[in-house]
Amino acid sequence: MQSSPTEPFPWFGMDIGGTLAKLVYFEPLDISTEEKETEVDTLKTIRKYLTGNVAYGKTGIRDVHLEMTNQRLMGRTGSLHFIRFPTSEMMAFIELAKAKNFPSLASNICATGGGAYKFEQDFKLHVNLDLKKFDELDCLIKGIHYIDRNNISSECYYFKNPNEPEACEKLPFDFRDPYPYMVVNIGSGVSMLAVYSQDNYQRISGTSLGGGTFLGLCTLLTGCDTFEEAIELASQGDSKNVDKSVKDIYGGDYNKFDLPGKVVASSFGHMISKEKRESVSKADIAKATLVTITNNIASIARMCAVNQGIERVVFVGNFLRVNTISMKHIAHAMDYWSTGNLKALFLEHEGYFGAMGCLLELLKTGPP
Ligand SMILES: Nc1ncnc2c1ncn2[C@@H]1O[C@H](COP(=O)(O)OP(=O)(O)O)[C@@H](O)[C@H]1O
Ligand SMILES: CC(C)(COP(=O)(O)O)[C@@H](O)C(=O)NCCC(=O)O
Repeated sequence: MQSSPTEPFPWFGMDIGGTLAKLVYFEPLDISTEEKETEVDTLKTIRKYLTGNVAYGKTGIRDVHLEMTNQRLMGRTGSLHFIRFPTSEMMAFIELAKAKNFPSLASNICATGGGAYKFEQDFKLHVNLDLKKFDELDCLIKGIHYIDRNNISSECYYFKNPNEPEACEKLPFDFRDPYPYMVVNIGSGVSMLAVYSQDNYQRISGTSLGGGTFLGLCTLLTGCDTFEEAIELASQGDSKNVDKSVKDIYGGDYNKFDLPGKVVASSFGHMISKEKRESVSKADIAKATLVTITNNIASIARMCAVNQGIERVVFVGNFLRVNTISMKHIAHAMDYWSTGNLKALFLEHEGYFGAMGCLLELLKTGPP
């Protein structure tokens, strides 16, 4: 027998970020006959719409590969679905909520991220919904702990030999006893947190050179249109044609300070030459932009970890979506520059932890 939910369905957590809005939806799968008979049409329609589709309008996507089945929340069993769409489509989402008659089911909706503040008035004005706002970094930490403990396949992983294409392996990492650890959330911008226990963390640093910077610069410099296109282009490029290496300056290694010739001495440094500018390809520029942003984040993360005396650094955020290039660069940079003392870790649900934590706030429940 299931216990009756204290929170009426539907259960959503929403994270409205600077670039992408993320939605975690709990689909109950233990609906009793009695519940079925009394379930209102609107609730059924919303459930069918969300779980029966993998794409919504032109830009909404359900990341089916991330779905978590057999989840037990507040005494109910069901599946967690992970959906995203560009934040620039927020008004269309509000109109959709209106069209699906969402306000007849609930007078409020839980939201986190900057957009929870920015769009509060729009939700009220257009669809008469109050936003219950939760802090994005509180939600991020809660979401990480929940998903890591409840994903039956391994959530946390690392790269062994990240710099050796033939020998590189993605391997699971046992994150059951994680503290202390650092989180580097690479979204539009970057936030860095030191996490000491389930309820104790600090935001220790951040940088405005993040995922938004990569996409912004890459579209400007190469004319590509989407994140997927930018990553694809980067995968075909060679950043050595754009960046100036130690070897380009020294003719070899800079031995006194252990700087090998192949290390980047100056990102985009070759672009001061007209001749080099004329011979470089768009793919080279895309790759150099990706590597520049990635190495800068890894470098700041490493300094923060050393300052905090923390060895494990978890990198999350949608910048890492379909972006193994950056993950391997980060893994190598963290390992190399710390002479093996720091470990870069990654999580399968990349950009969804804030939305997951927000759903937990709605249910006023935490990780087990
Ligand atoms: N489909 C996509 N559209 C736009 N940006 C994407 C997409 N997939 C990955 N990204 C990358 O993810 C970043 C946004 O990450 P996210 O964690 O969602 O941050 P935010 O909460 O600021 O929106 C973008 O700046 C971009 O680098
Ligand atoms: C302001 C933000 C927390 C917003 O989060 P986001 O939507 O980028 O995920 C983030 O962009 C950030 O931490 N920017 C860096 C600010 C700084 O410390 O320089």
